[in-house]
Amino acid sequence: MLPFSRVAIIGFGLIGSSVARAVRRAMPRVNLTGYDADADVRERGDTLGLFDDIADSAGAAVTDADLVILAVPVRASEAVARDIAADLPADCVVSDVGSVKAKVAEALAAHIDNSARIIPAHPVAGTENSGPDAGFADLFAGRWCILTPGADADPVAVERLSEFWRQLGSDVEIMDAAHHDIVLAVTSHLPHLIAYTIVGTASDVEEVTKSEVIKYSAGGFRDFTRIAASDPTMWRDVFLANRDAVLDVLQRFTEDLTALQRAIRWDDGDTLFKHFEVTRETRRRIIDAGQDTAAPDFGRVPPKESEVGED
Ligand SMILES: NC(=O)C1=CN([C@@H]2O[C@H](COP(=O)(O)OP(=O)(O)OC[C@H]3O[C@@H](n4cnc5c(N)ncnc54)[C@H](O)[C@@H]3O)[C@@H](O)[C@H]2O)C=CC1
Ligand SMILES: O=C(O)C(=O)Cc1ccc(O)cc1
Repeated sequence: MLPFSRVAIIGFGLIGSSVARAVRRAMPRVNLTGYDADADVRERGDTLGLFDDIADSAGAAVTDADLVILAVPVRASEAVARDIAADLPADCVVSDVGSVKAKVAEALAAHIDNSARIIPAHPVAGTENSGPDAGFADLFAGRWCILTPGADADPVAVERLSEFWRQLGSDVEIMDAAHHDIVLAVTSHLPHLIAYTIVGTASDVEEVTKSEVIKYSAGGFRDFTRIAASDPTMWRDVFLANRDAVLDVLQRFTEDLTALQRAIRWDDGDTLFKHFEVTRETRRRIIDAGQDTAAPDFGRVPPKESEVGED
């Protein structure tokens, strides 16, 4: 049984195009319409055959949809909600894929009537790449998709959207939006901020010392450069939309970092050793729980067997 039969995707870069590809594969009878604000992306979507129709406005894309998914940078959600509000069919479910949930839910509710049909979602799966060519149908397989329905959300709509994501291969979890934003601030937003910082620091050191810091970078640093190559618009929006939670965890992180700095300064090997023992145990627990991925990426599909060993 198909949870939805007419799906409109607004914004089809990495995530929107991956949803389109995954729907095509898992639910081939679903009618797919796409719209993207960028004319080059619309043309590329046409060439790639991602949709049955590509509309020339967001409003036109949603007129007969029973599910609309916003897949735009989080701070663009409000403009899209405004653009589609007048054209939404009465019983159409409205969702998104944004990495931040409370602010997006607010933006949607500001423009869309009947908030019972607004069900924000976050597939915790992605890569550092963006654009319609970067998407792939397997992206959501075996990954979490977190739904954050508000208190007045229609339970039937929640179940239909849960089933939609399950059919794309995801494990669905329901969570309060504020809780989501704190959890993701720790597990995804802070790691990205650290990566952006450390890669910037290394580039500066390289310039100042005129030495080849980047050339001799080892495995751990290379992982940071992958994450720091992530889309600037998307991540600017994430940090500004999740400001409070990010600042909160950043404060705690800074205190913990200072404690380690102090241990190094005072030759306190015990403190360092104990800390590293605890973090190693955390890694072991993740592996035992079957949540290991090859890189610290919170969402990448594990490499195919044929790719293992390649660099
Ligand atoms: N990149 C990742 O790994 C993940 C991203 N997300 C979330 O998914 C959303 C989309 O991210 P990506 O697909 O990675 O970005 P992307 O940059 O690949 O695609 C975004 C697309 O939205 C379009 N767009 C921007 N403003 C628009 C508007 N007003 N109307 C219509 N189209 C508009 C852009 O032209 C672009 O094609 C973001 O909210 C992000 O937080 C969620 C999970 C993972
Ligand atoms: O590429 C990586 O390492 C990621 O962490 C991908 C990612 C980025 C943003 C999300 O909201 C979810 C997953």
